[in-house]
Amino acid sequence: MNIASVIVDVQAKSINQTFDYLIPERYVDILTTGMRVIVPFGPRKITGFVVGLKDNSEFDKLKEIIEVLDIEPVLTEELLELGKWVADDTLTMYITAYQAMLPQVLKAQYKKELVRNTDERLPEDLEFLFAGRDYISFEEFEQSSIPYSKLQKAIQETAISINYLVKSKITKKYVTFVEPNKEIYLIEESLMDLPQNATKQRELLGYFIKHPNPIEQGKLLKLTNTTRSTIKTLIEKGLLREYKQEVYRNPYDENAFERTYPLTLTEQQERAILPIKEKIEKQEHDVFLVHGVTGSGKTEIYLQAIQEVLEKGKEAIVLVPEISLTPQMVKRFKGRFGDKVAVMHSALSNGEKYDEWRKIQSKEVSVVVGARSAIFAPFENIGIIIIDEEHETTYKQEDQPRYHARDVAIKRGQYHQCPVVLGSATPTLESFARAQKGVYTLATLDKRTNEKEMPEVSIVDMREELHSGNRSMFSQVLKESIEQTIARGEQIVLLLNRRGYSTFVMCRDCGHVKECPHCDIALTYHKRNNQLKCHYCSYEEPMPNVCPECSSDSIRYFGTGTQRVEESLSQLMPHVRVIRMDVDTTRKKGAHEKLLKQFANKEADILLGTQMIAKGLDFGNVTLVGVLTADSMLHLPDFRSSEKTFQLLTQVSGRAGRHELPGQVIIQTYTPEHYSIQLSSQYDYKQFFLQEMHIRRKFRYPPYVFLALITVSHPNHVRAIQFTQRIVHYLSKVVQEETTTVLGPTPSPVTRVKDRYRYQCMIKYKNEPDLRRNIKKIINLYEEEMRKENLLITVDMQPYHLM
Ligand SMILES: Nc1ncnc2c1ncn2[C@@H]1O[C@H](COP(=O)(O)OP(=O)(O)OP(=O)(O)O)[C@@H](O)[C@H]1O
Ligand SMILES: [Zn+2]
Ligand SMILES: [Zn+2]
Repeated sequence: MNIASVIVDVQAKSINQTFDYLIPERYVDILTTGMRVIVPFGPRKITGFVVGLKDNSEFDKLKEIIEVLDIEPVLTEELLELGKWVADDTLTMYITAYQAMLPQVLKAQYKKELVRNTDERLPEDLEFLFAGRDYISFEEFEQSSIPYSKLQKAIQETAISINYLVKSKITKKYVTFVEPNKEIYLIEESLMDLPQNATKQRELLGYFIKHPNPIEQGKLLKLTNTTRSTIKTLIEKGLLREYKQEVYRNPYDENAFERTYPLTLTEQQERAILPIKEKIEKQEHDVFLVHGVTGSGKTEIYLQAIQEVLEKGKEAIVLVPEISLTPQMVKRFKGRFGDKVAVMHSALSNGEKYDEWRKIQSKEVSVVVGARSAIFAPFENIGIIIIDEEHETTYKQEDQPRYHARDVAIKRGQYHQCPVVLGSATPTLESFARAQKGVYTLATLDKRTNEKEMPEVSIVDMREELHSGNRSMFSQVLKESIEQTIARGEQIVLLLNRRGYSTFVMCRDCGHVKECPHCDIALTYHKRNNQLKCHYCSYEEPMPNVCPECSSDSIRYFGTGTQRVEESLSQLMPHVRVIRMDVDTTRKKGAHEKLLKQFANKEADILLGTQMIAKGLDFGNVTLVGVLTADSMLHLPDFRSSEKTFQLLTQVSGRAGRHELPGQVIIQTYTPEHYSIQLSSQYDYKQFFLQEMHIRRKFRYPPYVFLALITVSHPNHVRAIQFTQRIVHYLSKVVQEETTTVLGPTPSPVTRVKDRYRYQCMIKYKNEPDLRRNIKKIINLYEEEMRKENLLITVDMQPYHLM
């Protein structure tokens, strides 16, 4: 087959098709689907993915592939298909989906070089090409007439390897090893032949007689206190040999993880894992929702299910939210499965990410623990996929392709006929509803493994604090409890719920929050024209000067940063030691880890932070959790704000009393009667689910309907509205009138970004099989305007951020 179908890296809607290229003679045998190539496209050279091979093309005058970038395919057949599905489902380009599946290094512009790994003679023409050098540029090879297959063979035999140079940085790391070049008895003989005064050489040989194994040159020099030139002399004498070997950059030192062994499961855990194991055994797909309170031992269930999978020679993918990829979490997986585990998260350097990815690709590991994109791990024999904290919104990518990792997980689970396990103490309404319907299999763990009660939660009404003259951010109760906890030598976690501050407006006297009369969602304050707006239905009204409920003039939007809390803490309680954890203090690599270690070592009394401290932390000495303002998320212009508040409060409460000491939680709020706050304080997920579902049904939000969000942006305000208007108009005509609602044009919450005006059209639908096709049509319709007028239309088929 000498023709390749290629998906090219061109961003235009009509390019979502394959182009045929001729495969030059020397690539014919080696080119397979899933490899990247460089092809001519108009006057340019661009990259592309080979998605098919064939003998005939309906086009004539095909151009030739310029270069093949990979020796092994970077995408498997499964991933090629999956990428298409992701692209179709999220309405993006195939090329965008493929690129999202690969580590950054493989997306960047780079050069390649060939590395010689052996002293042994290479095939004659390759030997000639290297001409005594260890490294040559790939171009040199390309310019030679050596057949590609010869190089591929040398690579397979590991005599030669390919090195990718990213911005002249080496992506693979090589280390020189030294080892004896003769049998040890011969080395001993040579040692005796050496003159007495050749002490350094004698020392070196003496070392190898005792330790005949290969050793890193650097280590050897240190151990024997010799120099490079001594080694060289012995190599020249044919007694030692050296070779280069690739080493992976290892961000985690395996030896640092204490080995752990399976615990005897509790009865609840046993009941939860049984049906999962059954599916593993039968090699069948199913989706499980493990709904377990914090500290109920969900992670142990994951570990033992994975164990089962590994014993069958299969692989496991574990997704955890980015911010809970703490050393604690990594430790639990590395502790159980050691170097079988690859870890993928954004704090790794590009080189480290690439190394972890290649460990997966070469099947050197069989477990990957990672953030969202790890769902595309190039395993080929997956036995289980686990999504921990399945309610986390970070599983949805907010960039193209706007996919949800849960959907991709289920797709892959179906392909590999393996179970997908979703775990959470506070499942999303979507997942729990599916479990109720029997679409997912539900397992419930309502007890902590330590048999301890969930920590007692008290709610403090901050309005009353204000009325009794306390204007600080700390209620009397919280202040006293902090003092008492510290006096007992125990520790405190303080959460400042900060997301979305200063957008909603609240009366500090009575707690009244202005909401939209039609949507049950807080109005957003627009500073520019001093208006309050609803981002779901476009309702608006002027910002009031006094509270419409109680006529107080304390109505305002307010903001508090962690830094201010820290200051105020040190004023109030000067002796208290605080570790502040927020985006500012954790920006540096490893900072997050360092702060947690300090806290674990009891170098501080209080861990103060934003959302990032709510999850996954397991400190035995934490007995008090305080939430400074539980409401701040409640009034975001987001129909999920109650759900998110419930989740956050439940998660953070779960940080207290996890081991022997009993825990206590204090929640400060201006709206103590809100059901999210009330029900989370009672750990009543079920009641929350029922109440929230009722509201979702009433106002027609997911999971009762599906949402799609089309955002139009244009430099000209009027044009932005016009285009959105036309889209709304067009869609209204083609959708099913009774069950589908098309809303808009509505200004995006942040209406002007970078001098572009953004308007939205939201579609609420139940069953609209043609919706994707219709939206695609619209995009095609406006192709010319997009090019000429700088019009931008983005589509999100599963919007989470309605911004
Ligand atoms: N079967 C068991 N026997 C004894 N201890 C257990 C068992 N299973 C888990 N544990 C311990 O209980 C604690 C809580 O378990 P784990 O962290 O797995 O719970 P979780 O449900 O994942 O919690 P969270 O959702 O809060 O992260 C851990 O310290 C763990 O080692
Ligand atoms: Zn008021
Ligand atoms: Zn509204």
